[in-house]
Amino acid sequence: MSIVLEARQVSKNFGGFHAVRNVNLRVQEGNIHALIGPNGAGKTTLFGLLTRFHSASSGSIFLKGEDITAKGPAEVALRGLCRSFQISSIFPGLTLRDNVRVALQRRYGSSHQFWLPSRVLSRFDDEAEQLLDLVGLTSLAQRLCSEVSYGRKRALEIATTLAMQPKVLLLDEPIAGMAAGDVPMIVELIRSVAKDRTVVMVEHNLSVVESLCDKVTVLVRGEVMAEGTYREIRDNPAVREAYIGAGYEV
Ligand SMILES: Nc1ncnc2c1ncn2[C@@H]1O[C@H](COP(=O)(O)OP(=O)(O)OP(=O)(O)O)[C@@H](O)[C@H]1O
Repeated sequence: MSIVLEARQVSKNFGGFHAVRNVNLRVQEGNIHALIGPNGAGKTTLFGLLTRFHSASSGSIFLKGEDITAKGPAEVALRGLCRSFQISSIFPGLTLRDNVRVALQRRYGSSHQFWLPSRVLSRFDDEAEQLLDLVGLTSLAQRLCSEVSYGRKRALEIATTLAMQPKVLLLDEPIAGMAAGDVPMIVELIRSVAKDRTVVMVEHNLSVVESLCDKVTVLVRGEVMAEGTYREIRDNPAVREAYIGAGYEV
């Protein structure tokens, strides 16, 4: 299997503090790959580096073998590497369908024109329906985003990210803050969207990681401590110690 996303010796310093230090990461095409680690381990920073929201202090990042270290986030998104935009980028006063239609515009470079008349937006209707169907939100398409549950908003967030047609989808804590009853829905959704693409996810919920992920990279204090299947990293004494030392139950 080929490597679709790779970090080589990547570091990020914030005013002399090493948030990420000499990280090597190889994500195989088609995998669901988790980044885990205690709070402050550098997971979100590494995510920002991979998607070019942060510039690396040193090291290189490759997407499908191409060096993207000097590229911006919009450029890498057009090349197929997209991170979920988080709920803050969802418009609460719009319907779920309109949120997806606005997201679809981004792909056509008109994201700043969200006041486009509905006759123009309607050209995205079919694709919006398909995306809503994919994330199980068809029956709620006409509801305002502000009226639906947090779990549905996270599903909508995934639909708006899929609108960019990513080959590699990065999800930052997709389960965080979710009611327990909504978790299986999002787990199944991630499994389903991962059938046609590679997924990299930061996730604290280890049972979700166990059920979804082919490979797990453990970051501790900005460095890779271990990598392998969930079972391998779970049985790794150094990983257990790092988690227990940080106050987690393992
Ligand atoms: N912009 C910044 N300026 C200074 N320090 C930062 C900045 N962003 C992150 N850090 C620090 O870098 C370290 C890693 O942070 P990061 O958010 O990447 O960790 P994390 O593993 O995602 O943590 P969590 O699980 O709590 O979200 C932390 O000590 C954090 O305080």
